Amino acid sequence: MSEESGELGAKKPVVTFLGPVASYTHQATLDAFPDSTHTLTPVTTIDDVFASVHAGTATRGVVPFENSSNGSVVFTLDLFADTQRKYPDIVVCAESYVAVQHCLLGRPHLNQHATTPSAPGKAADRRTTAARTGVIESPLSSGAVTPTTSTPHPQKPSARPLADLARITKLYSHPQAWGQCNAFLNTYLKGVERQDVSSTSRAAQLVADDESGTSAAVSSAFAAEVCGLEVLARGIEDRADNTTRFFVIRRREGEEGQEGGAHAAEREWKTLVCFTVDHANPGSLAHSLAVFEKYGLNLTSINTRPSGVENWNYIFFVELRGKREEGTEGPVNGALGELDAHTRTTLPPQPLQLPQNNQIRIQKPIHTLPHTRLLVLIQLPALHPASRDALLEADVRQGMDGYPSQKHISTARTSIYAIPMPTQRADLQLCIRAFWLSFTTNCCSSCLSRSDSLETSTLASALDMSMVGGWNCA
Ligand SMILES: O=C(O)C(=O)C[C@]1(C(=O)O)C=C[C@@H](O)C=C1
Repeated sequence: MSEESGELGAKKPVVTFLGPVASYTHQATLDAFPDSTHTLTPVTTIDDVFASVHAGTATRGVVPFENSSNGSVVFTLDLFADTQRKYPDIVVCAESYVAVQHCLLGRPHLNQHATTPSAPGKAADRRTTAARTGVIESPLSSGAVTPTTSTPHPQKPSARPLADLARITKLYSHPQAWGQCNAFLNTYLKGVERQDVSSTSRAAQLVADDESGTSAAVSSAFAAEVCGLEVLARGIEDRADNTTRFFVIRRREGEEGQEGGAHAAEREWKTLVCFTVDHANPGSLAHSLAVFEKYGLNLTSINTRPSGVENWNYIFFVELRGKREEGTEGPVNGALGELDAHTRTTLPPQPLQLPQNNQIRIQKPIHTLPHTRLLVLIQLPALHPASRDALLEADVRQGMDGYPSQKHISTARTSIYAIPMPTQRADLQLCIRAFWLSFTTNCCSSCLSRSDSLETSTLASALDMSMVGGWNCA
């Protein structure tokens, strides 16, 4: 179910977000989806957001993608890279920006009421000093930072504590937040233990639950209100213009929404593409990027993540201004078509034997689904005798839920079909293209244009997999 009944019984589409309530992702979600018309549902992790959209329990999901000062949210990138083929059908359909002003939150009336457990080291020293003098000593109060050889010009925090922080011995936050508040944390809470948690609002919850009163959270003023915490410092981010960008995700084949509003067509669009290249081939990344220039497409960001397959091999994420048109027209389609000749999909290369007798044997299953082995689609080099065919070998047992209906499934160990996938580059030897479903029926190139067949749509989305999403940007 991706819809829930509202007060008047009307179905409201479900939107999931990284929770709990009062996370920055919640704020982004409220900006994009009014809660009067949507059921906004917090989930625990970014992975859970992807899973709910993939499973269809939510029609949309909202995830953090990038912070202006601390960079990419690697959890989200890894889910888009999807080397495990968990979420092949998830695409981006919109983006949203939230100005992130972090606060340090603690239990209320920290000085008067909190119990004081024995704490070792600097925090205990600071407590003793503060208790004796009633003020927090320099540099804790002045914000002065001692220059060192490695950091001759240390950044000065722009915010000062509003309360005594001497008793704080533990900090909770989302890992993204630490790097946005370096100056404040390194000045006023240097050496205090930091614990990563799933979100800043989860951090606030943990502090609210900590009866000792010795922990604090880097979180939002909104979370302070929701959890009944005191703001011990406000605006502790390094940069006043600190902003996080969020993506709205949906299923590739899902219902298209009103993202971008009524005038979306006239507005600018962005597209996110992910791919990997042949790392042994000099210039392969440069060739790939040159394709975008050739089609006049302006790149707005590039990210990499480890391929997860081989050390020092990477998956590249390229964002560009432009919209993928229906069909094959337009510069984005043109560039993606050519990009195919220079790239591999983001799926892990696996050991292959060279094709013999026009067949390819795969040494081991690349991706395993329940009751399924060997789900493989392969692109062959242009000059190879079998170059016009990609062979799919399947070993599928009957009765898989959610996969091709029984008439498409064979208990036979092998079933093969071929589709032409000419490559323009002979030097790209074997290029694994896609593997996540398998069929027993024979299929030819014309199937690709028959939108009514299961094979066709599945193949089409497999071929489309280097496209992570396209959305309207404000
Ligand atoms: O922890 C939260 O509140 C989030 O929504 C996650 C997140 C992120 O991953 O970037 C969002 C905004 C801030 O940059 C810090 C954390």
